[in-house]
Amino acid sequence: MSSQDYDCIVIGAGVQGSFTAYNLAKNNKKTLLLEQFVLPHSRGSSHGQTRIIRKAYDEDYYTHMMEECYQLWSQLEKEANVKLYRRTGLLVMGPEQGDYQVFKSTLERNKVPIVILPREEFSQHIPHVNLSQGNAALVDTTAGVLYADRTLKTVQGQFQKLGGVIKDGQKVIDITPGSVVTVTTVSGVYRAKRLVITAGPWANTLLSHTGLQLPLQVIKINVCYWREKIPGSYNVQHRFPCFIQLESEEAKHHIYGLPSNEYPGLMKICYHTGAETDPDERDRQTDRGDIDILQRYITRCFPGLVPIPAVVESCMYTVTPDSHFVLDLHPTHSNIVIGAGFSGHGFKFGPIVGKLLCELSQGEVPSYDLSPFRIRRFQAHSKSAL
Ligand SMILES: Cc1cc2nc3c(=O)[nH]c(=O)nc-3n(C[C@H](O)[C@H](O)[C@H](O)COP(=O)(O)OP(=O)(O)OC[C@H]3O[C@@H](n4cnc5c(N)ncnc54)[C@H](O)[C@@H]3O)c2cc1C
Ligand SMILES: O=C(O)[C@@H]1CCCC=N1
Repeated sequence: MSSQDYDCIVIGAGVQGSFTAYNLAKNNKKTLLLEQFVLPHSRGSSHGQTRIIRKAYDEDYYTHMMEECYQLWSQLEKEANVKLYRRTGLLVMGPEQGDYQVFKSTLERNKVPIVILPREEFSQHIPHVNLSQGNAALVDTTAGVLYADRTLKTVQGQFQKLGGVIKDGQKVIDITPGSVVTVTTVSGVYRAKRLVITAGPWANTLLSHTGLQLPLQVIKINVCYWREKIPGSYNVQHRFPCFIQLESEEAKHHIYGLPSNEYPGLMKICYHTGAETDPDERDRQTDRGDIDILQRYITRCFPGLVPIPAVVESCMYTVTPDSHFVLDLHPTHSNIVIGAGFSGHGFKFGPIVGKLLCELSQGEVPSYDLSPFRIRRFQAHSKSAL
């Protein structure tokens, strides 16, 4: 095996590619992780200080996966001696008769510890928040904040300690499928028995070299931070939780937020959708329709915040038609594995996605039923040029 030959190449060093490479190296596979930008970078979907981790979902299979995933997060924290998770709880609010009931039932069915907040007790538990008319509320007590940038640094570092190779600043410009896959970057040619593509918003650009296109939509998210009128009101140290406001008449998509933490006095609150973008032209997309919706919501429900964003950063979602992930083998090249379409909720699953993509690439039976994540569910949408 020459120095350019690997057991496996992973394209894309976001959260999913980094955890996949780490799992492969743990399994003694000679692994190369390729990244187009110089690391760390803020051009994809995994950058920024924080993400929400939660078991509160409307589908049992996500809640099940999170059971093990919490353990994997904790193992990584111990292994690397670093803090990646802070428990804050997650306040779930939503119209009483809508999705809220589905979240509640999933949590109850799976015996996740929750606290139901009757309307008359709400403000005593959650000061500075107005519960919308007709909404109910509960807290998923297992939920919290993940330190995102720190996670990437940690998992990439652990991968390298295991002998894994990262080559950043190496955009992949061609893939030649075959029993040995050839991957060409702007500055090198590498070969491997197996390939994993975890290219986030660029998934379809990479997949076009393999004759496959998935129904993925890339969306720019305005990551908004809002100033506390009284410093500390929504602070993580004062035990303010993360929250999700489920979709309602007023806002057709979820609104979610994290307590003030990374930028003192500023709380992160975002809308769970945005405008379509070309990932290479993200900053040309200037739509702010989501910010108007957030301003109205914050004025009504978070009276302790100034309803004008103090900081707006950018991030991208890569969304599938059903918002479920793609975790599958390539339909025509079984030594190519695809992890894509994390639809704005994939970070918390990084450790389990890494494990599953590693299993798929090694031809092992995956630890979970992957039918919700298979490419064939898009039969009507996916185009194969083969
Ligand atoms: C604002 C925002 C808030 C979010 N909040 C949450 C949350 O609270 N909880 C949660 O669980 N999830 C959340 N998510 C979703 C989560 O962050 C994403 O699902 C996850 O980061 C996707 O990771 P990825 O590895 O698939 O993509 P990316 O992080 O984009 O990684 C893909 C990588 O591939 C590289 N690449 C692409 N093309 C090439 C090429 N040709 N050659 C080499 N490298 C290439 C890219 O440069 C990039 O680094 C949020 C996302 C956003 C944007
Ligand atoms: O995945 C998450 O927890 C966040 C909040 C809800 C919407 C998407 N991302």
